Order: sequence, then structure tokens, then C-alpha cells
Amino acid sequence: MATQQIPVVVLAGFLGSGKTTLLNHLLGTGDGTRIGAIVNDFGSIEIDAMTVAGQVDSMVSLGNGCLCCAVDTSELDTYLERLARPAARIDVIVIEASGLAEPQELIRMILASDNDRIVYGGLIEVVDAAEFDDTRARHPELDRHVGIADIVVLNKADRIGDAARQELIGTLADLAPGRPVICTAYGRVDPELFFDRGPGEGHDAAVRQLSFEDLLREAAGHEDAAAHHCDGHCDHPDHAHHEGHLHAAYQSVEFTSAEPMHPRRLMDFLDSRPAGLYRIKGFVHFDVPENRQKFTLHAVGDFLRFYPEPWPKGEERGTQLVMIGSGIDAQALRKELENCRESTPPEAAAHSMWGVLRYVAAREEDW
Ligand SMILES: Nc1nc2c(ncn2[C@@H]2O[C@H](COP(=O)(O)OP(=O)(O)OP(=O)(O)O)[C@@H](O)[C@H]2O)c(=O)[nH]1
Repeated sequence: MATQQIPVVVLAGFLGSGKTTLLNHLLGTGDGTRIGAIVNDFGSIEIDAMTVAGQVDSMVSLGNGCLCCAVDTSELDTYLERLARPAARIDVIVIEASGLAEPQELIRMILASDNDRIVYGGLIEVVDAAEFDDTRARHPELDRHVGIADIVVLNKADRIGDAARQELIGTLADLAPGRPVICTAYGRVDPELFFDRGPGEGHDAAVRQLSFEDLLREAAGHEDAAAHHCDGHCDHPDHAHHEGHLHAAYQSVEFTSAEPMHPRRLMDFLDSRPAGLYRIKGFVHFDVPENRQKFTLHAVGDFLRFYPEPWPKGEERGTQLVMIGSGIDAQALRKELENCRESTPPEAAAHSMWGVLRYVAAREEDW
């Protein structure tokens, strides 16, 4: 009997473009497809993994550094192996790359897998409609990422007008000729596009066109290198090959506090965050009457939202934040956040939630 092969789909896209939102949508559509997820967080606190974990039982998390830095493919292979074992009855594996990963590196790793049940299933590149032009100007590499995608998802279409949307669709179509560009909001895409006919067909052409030779050359070059994870800022001698990578210029800073945060001070911090601090994600604990929920926080460029929800049973209350940026002063950021910790009695802080509540997301508008 022929071995049933499991496609491995790479879900990539710049920081905050909506990869986790899309993955959760895929996991939540419940069309019977069993999805195994591998989530790669850039920061050492695995916010993405925590956000997805509640929704799926077959998930592994690879935190602290871009997966594309793991120059030895065996680590990824171990995870693929685990998800691909027949007992797991997984139909498709989705790897959510970190927002700074090099997708062609991940593709190389999948192609190099020793597991004969594993087959590369294509690259989905998520694009943030509101941020793409600016991000692309700073990081021309993104054009290359879009160029090797099998499907481009133009996400956050709700955040721009019709004319800008049409223009972006045109730009993306030029960057990824012949590939579908799907315009959506909140990652609401039909899973069949990805798992049935989409990436399975024709992706070889895309890979070959742009990077197949690179992939082979890199595969040969990487064989000698030692496996390690990094955030692009360690002194590992093998980092020379990461120089052109997005993550080489970025740094992640973590902050945790068991003590509650003072809402007004935290808002002052967020309102004056440095321009280089592009992405913040995590959970905030305010010990303020009526506002003791778990406030999930997302900042992407200028965009800032809080999403309050009850703390899950048994979960310890506290604040955990990951900040990702370029040219940021980690020590200063941590210090500023330490100064946002609550020292006044909660009663006194009730009205100080107003600033936070301005950024509480309204229900997702239909788009
Ligand atoms: N307005 C709007 N917001 C969105 C949409 N999709 C996602 N978001 C919001 O954008 C923020 C980032 O979304 P995520 O799904 O966490 O993005 P990500 O690509 O996984 O982020 P990283 O893993 O940090 O790179 C969250 O606040 C989402 O709710 C969308 O289509 N429209």
C-alpha cells in the first residue's frame, strides 16, 4: 500500500500581518480536515503558541528565534515526524512561521525532510493591507517572499479603501504572476483553497523559478553548520548567512509581571512607543474593578488594540509581553514597563481605564 503523504503548508507574512488569526480561522472552520500546527514564535515568551493552543490538540511550538535559523533540519523533522505519525491522523500540517522568517529557508527544510510521509504543500504569504507599502519600502526582501508564494492572502482589507485595495492587488499580482491573490479580512479564507487544490498544484514551478537552486545551494552550505536558535543578535559565527534576512535587524524584548499594570501609565508607554518598536503582543493584567479580565494586547505599527476576555480557569493572572522592533533599547523598554506596574490601590485607578478602553476592539466589522 502506498504511503499516504501529508502536505506541509508554510504560513508566512511579516510581523502582525494576521498569520495566527488565519491559522485560528482554519482550525475553527471544522470542515473535518485534521490540521497539525507548528508555531514558531520569534520571542522567548510564546504568545502565538498560547493563542493557538486553546484551539488544537495537535500542535507543537518552536519558540525563541526564527525557525529558519535552525540550520540543522533535524529539529523540524522531529516535530514533523511527531505530527505525521499515522496514529495522529493528521491530514495536513501548517507551519506558522515567525513574522521575520525567511520562507525559502523553511521550504528548504521541508524539502530536505527524511520522512517519506512529508511533502511540501506550498507557501501562503499573508500581506497586511494597511502596512504593506511601508514595510516593503523598509524591507524590499518582502517582494521576494511574495514572489515565491503559491497563494497571496491580502489580509486586513477592511483597513483600506477600495482604490488602495485595487492598487495593492495589482502590485501583488505583478510580484506573484499567475498566483491567486485573495483579498480578505481576519484571515477568513476558504480552507479548501489551501488544502485541496491550492498549494498542491504548481508550487514546484514557483519554487524552481525563484529559489530552487538557491535552496539546493543553501542546503549544501548548511549541512556543515551547527543547529542553534537565535534572535539575530547572538554572536554565533554562522550568522553571516543570516545577514540578508529580515530578522537580522530585529530584536525581541520580553516583559513579565505578576504585579498588575497601572492602566494610565501603560497607556502613556504605549502612546509614546518608539517608531522602531513595530510589534507588541501579549496579555495584560489590570487589577481594576470591572476590568479584571485578561486584556490581550496587539500593536502592529500604529495599530493598537486590546481584546478583553475572562481569564481561563486555572491560569495565573499576570502580564506577559513580547516587543519586537529594530533599533530599540531593550533595557530602557523594560525599565519603562517596570515603572508601569501598579502601586496604587485598585479603587483609585478605576477611571484610569478610560485610556485603555478607547482601544478595546469593537466586534469584528463585516467586510
Ligand atoms: N482590522 C483588522 N485587524 C486584523 C485582521 N487580521 C488580524 N488583525 C489583527 O491584527 C493583529 C495581529 O494579528 P495576528 O494574527 O496576531 O498577526 P501575526 O501575523 O500572527 O503576528 P506575528 O506572529 O507577531 O507576526 C491582531 O490584533 C489581529 O486581531 C484584519 O483583517 N483586519
